[in-house]
Amino acid sequence: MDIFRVLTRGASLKKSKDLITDYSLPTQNKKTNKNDSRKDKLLDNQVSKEIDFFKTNKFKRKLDELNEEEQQDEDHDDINNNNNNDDDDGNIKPKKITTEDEAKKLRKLNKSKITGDDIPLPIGSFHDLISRFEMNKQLLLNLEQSGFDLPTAIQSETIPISLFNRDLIACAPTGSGKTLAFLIPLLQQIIQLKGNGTGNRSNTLKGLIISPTKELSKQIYEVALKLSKNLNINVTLLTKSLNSKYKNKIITKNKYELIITTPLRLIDLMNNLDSTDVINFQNLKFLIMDEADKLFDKNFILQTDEILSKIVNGNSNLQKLMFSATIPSNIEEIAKSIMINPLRVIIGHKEAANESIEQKLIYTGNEEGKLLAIRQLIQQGEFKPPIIIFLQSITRAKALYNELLYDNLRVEVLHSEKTQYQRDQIIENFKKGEIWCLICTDVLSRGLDFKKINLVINYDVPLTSQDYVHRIGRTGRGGQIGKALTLYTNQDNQLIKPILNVMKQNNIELQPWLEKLVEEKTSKRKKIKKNIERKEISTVPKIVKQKKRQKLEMIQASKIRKENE
Ligand SMILES: Nc1ncnc2c1ncn2[C@@H]1O[C@H](COP(=O)(O)OP(=O)(O)OP(=O)(O)O)[C@@H](O)[C@H]1O
Repeated sequence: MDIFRVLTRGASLKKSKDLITDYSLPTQNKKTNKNDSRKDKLLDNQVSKEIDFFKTNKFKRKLDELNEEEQQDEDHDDINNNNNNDDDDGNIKPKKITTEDEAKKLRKLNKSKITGDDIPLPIGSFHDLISRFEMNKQLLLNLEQSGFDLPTAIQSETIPISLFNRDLIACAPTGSGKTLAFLIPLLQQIIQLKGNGTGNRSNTLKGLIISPTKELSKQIYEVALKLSKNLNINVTLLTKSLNSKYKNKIITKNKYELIITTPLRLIDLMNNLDSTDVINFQNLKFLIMDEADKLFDKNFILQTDEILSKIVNGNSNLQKLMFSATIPSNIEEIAKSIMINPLRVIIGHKEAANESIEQKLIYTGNEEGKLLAIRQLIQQGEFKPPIIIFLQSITRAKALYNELLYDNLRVEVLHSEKTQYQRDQIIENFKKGEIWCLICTDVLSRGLDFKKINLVINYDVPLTSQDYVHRIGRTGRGGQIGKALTLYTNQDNQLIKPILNVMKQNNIELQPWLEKLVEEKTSKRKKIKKNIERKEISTVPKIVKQKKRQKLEMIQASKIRKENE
């Protein structure tokens, strides 16, 4: 199979109406002729199951396979009580999953592993939710109007689990639809609570979503807003300005039923209450932790712990749900300790990257070689925007930005030293296509859903396999095909080992010497040095820098002289 053509074809960027950028640099988009499109169709059919992780648009194939396996036609009512499974266009309509046997087959195809007691049946379509859970029709309409017709693998499993009020640990690949997997049931549950009036006055806080970064929280908020259109649910994003507008009384004054926040913003609110105010979290029914493993890592654990101690303790009715593309076992243990009889959903391999991402390592020898590699990609027409480049520190991100600024690439740099306004502007411009190449630190590695990112480059090797999975997960989302390149030098021999393991999980063949590195016994390996000290990113020779510095010093000295005269 011409896998390379399949992958590169999917990665080429069609200009969309709202993209105002001409992406013709560095290579022109070829016009496709009829033959090409026929070839593309053929290639489409060749896309193997392995790179077809995002099952949404492939439901037809999935059902074909289901039918094949069954080797008999099972007539189930579809959403319209139509016994004929074909619609007018000849597409097969999704089935209802009504038996354990059907569930088993669906799970096999989706590579879903569910563990725990009393596992509910998955859903075969969103319409399944009407008969099984009296799903709100407006919510369903909002879903359809946003263009979501069929549930992805993670949504099939976790929506019923959430609606049965079960605690949940869910792990599914990047870009596979986890946001809707928690938002759909959450909104439905809030509607139900409001409807039956079980002591929940209309605006009391019912649902809380915590995510590690402001950007991700904002993104979840935007999806939640769209999905809750005409549902009469008050949703907000906790921000500094909102906290000050309501004088930290957003929760105590029952302003919103669903709040989306970062840990820091929530703690800020809780710590700045008036002495007379006490937040009562007893009405809070749903706690969702997105990028849960991040929220439990060393940078967030203290904040998370503080929040959980105030929210979870004594609230036995609180449903707790955790989502991420990576959940290491130690974090899972901590998560379980605050849950009651949780269910565990794993789609695919727990520590693998999304299978629709082509992963490559590029050995550059030394630091200077990395810049050369980037320039070579540009020359060879491989640097096709939109592109995200990750580096290990703010200083390095700025330095690379300064280097690429003059390559006519419409490049920008984003890191935590930028103001929130600048960060929002950069993201907006990147989404619009005004910025082609976004250079950043790990601040953007988690959760962000940029459409059709063509290429992710790890200019610096990420420190953990989880960082790697999330960074490269900015491409290959929502059923698209993506490409990820990781540049490495002699310094990185140990650091790439976790990456090699991820690649192995994804069944990517490694060169023999890399394979050897993976197999090397732990005792033989040097201790992995985190935060590698790297040579400065610059193509300016030392002598030129020295002269520049001297010139600058002379100008400053002359200024001082003039001031003193
Ligand atoms: N059922 C669906 N049908 C079609 N597209 C979907 C569906 N569910 C989600 N998507 C789209 O898939 C993309 C990725 O979804 P989302 O951002 O929720 O991924 P994720 O699993 O949370 O990724 P990450 O692990 O990186 O946070 C989004 O653009 C979203 O709109």
